[in-house]
Amino acid sequence: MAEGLVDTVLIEGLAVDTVIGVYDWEREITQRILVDLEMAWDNRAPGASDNVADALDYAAVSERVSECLQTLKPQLLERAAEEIAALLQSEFGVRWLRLTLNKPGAVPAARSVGVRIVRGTRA
Ligand SMILES: Nc1nc2c(c(=O)[nH]1)N=C([C@H](O)[C@@H](O)CO)CN2
Repeated sequence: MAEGLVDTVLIEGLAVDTVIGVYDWEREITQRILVDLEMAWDNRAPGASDNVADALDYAAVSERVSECLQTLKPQLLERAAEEIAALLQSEFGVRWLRLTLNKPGAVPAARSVGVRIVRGTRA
């Protein structure tokens, strides 16, 4: 694989409190979702320029992902994951991403439960 195509920008453990869940009682409360993101980005340009305008701005992405989850109020983690993947591709130009959503409180006997999706191509 060519240089640049394997570079990534990471967000790990982004905590978002939102309405999420399939059961009636879940629609009355907020629960914490933890977002992990690995996004392909050619980091050579920002590495040379030292200018955030050339970078995939992880602060801007974090803010937009939080806003998306809090507006969407999805039932399923799968729905949330597809929405986040779509906005990263359309609004930020991310060509490939691996996204994990954890819902740590959902199954008391488990440390966490969640979903992981991979979308796009690196080439
Ligand atoms: N694959 C999934 N299974 C379940 C989800 C989900 O989002 N994806 N959600 C629930 C409930 O909302 C659960 O979190 C309540 O504890 C059940 N299964």
